[in-house]
Amino acid sequence: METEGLTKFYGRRRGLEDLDLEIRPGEVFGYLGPNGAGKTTTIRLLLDVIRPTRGRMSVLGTDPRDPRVRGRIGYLPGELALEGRERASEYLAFLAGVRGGVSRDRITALAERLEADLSVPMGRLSKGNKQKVGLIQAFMHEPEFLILDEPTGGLDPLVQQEFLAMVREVRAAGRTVLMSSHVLAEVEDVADRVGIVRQGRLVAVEDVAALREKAVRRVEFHFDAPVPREEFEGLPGVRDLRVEGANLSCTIDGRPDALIKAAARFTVVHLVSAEPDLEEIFLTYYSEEEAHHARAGVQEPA
Ligand SMILES: Nc1ncnc2c1ncn2[C@@H]1O[C@H](COP(=O)(O)OP(=O)(O)OP(=O)(O)O)[C@@H](O)[C@H]1O
Repeated sequence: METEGLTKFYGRRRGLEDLDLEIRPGEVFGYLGPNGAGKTTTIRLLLDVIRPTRGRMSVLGTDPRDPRVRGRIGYLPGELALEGRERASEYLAFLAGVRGGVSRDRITALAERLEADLSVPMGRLSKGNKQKVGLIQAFMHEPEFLILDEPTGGLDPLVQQEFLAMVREVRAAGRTVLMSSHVLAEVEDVADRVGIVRQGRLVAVEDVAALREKAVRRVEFHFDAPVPREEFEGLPGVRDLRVEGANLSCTIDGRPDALIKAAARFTVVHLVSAEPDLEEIFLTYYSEEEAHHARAGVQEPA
């Protein structure tokens, strides 16, 4: 999927402006932003539900207006309108018939994985069960490109884990996923890259692995006997070193490799390492970028 200068104005209101984004085949891309940032606008443009004010895009190598492309996409809308007395199982069987090539077993298997109750009339489904029905219909025809608008809202933690496993399987099969969310924490375990959109503009795109490497984390080692401080001084990435008897604490900037190798010369009894808060790093990075642009803006001739 690729967009160039993709822009959507609703009258004078900006929905999305000048989006240049490429999502590579086989990657999981996390699309992040607060309410009203332009995530859903982007998704609707990609699905040809709305048309751009200007700009270009290609989805699965073709124009999204090509009616054949829709069948190759799986879509979970942010707000699901599942109403009426029809049972969820009947609705899914109907969609399976329309799309073709989806077996009843496939639907049953997905429902079991997500612990979805399909026997309930749609209008009486709980929020979580609606979300599950939405996920089943998005995944069931094994689409080449999955577009999931806020997929994890309303799912309990165990079901969320199962959903993430499904996303990983999609990637392992070489298919592509775009998933939106308000927060990085919801997508960081599964996304290869994340992009953040604010007020209709894409402000940063980052590799999650690179973000993790940039992360500063606090670690503590407890040894079985006092250790010499000199052995740990000046190690790459190690800062704020404190050695008190058999206890050592420090922060690590980037890879912990050198510290681990130094510590391995002694007997480690206990190790504590706090997960870095990627959200914090990402936002820090983003606000620096923004500050940079603001400064650049000041220098620009009128
Ligand atoms: N149909 C519409 N008519 C007018 N303005 C709209 C319409 N749809 C979206 N907007 C505006 O476009 C902007 C982007 O909205 P969009 O729904 O894409 O954001 P979002 O990132 O998906 O937010 P959320 O997380 O709340 O779903 C907002 O300012 C919104 O008010």
